[in-house]
Amino acid sequence: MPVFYDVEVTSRLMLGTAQYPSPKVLAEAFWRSGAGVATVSVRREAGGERAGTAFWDLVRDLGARVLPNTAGCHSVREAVTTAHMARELFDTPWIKLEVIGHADTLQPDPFGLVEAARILCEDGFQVFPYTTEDVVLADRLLSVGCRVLMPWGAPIGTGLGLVNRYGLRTLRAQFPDVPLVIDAGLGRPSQAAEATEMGFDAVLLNTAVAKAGDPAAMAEGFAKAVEAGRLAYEADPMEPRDMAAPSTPVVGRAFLA
Ligand SMILES: CC(=O)[C@@H](O)[C@H](O)COP(=O)(O)O
Repeated sequence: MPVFYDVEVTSRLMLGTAQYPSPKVLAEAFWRSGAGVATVSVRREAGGERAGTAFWDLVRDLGARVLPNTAGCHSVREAVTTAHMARELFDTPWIKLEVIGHADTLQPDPFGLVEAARILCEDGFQVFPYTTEDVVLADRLLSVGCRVLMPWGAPIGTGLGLVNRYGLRTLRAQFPDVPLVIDAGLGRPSQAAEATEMGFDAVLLNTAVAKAGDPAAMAEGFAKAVEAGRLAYEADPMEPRDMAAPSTPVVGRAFLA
């Protein structure tokens, strides 16, 4: 299983905790999938109606490691402040760092992301930056102290899957020893299987499970898919070829031409 900042997680599936029809359904999705990490939006939850309620206890009881995130932050200052709140609330150095730079696509702000990551790494945080597939940006994030990267599959909430396969393959090839987690934009288990089959270590998703007709079943589907993809990756898949090649032997045929 993947190791993030010296911690081995129990599953290649990481789930968000927002948008479920009820807390019960959220808990079922975790139990049924065995998701190893639960990410929680500190800013939304701490400021919203669920603040100070049983929601925090529910998250702690999911049996998954908590990865607080800075979702909804659009500036370095906001993200750094939110990370500090998260560390206090959850007593963890882990932080999923989101610094959003574009309202329509929710694309990360690459400049703000590197700056916030630098500040937080210097302050002892273990940062999981939500980034694009850009290799230069990845290099900068690693140089300021990040030891895990979370490239997007597609914009958050779209369910489009792996939009830039070339870019993601390049990122994987350039950083073979860095744990890479596809974060956001997955809509179907087949897309998650494709990600782990390409060699990505894990996937993080929320909308596709929370908004499914049966979230717990969908979560289980994703859990099975990421394992299937990983098995295929480790099994060294065949290379595709243009020309047909018979897969059944020709000796012993009933009729010979
Ligand atoms: C939960 C979380 O951290 C989101 O910001 C994340 O990126 C999930 O994206 P999807 O909802 O597209 O799966």
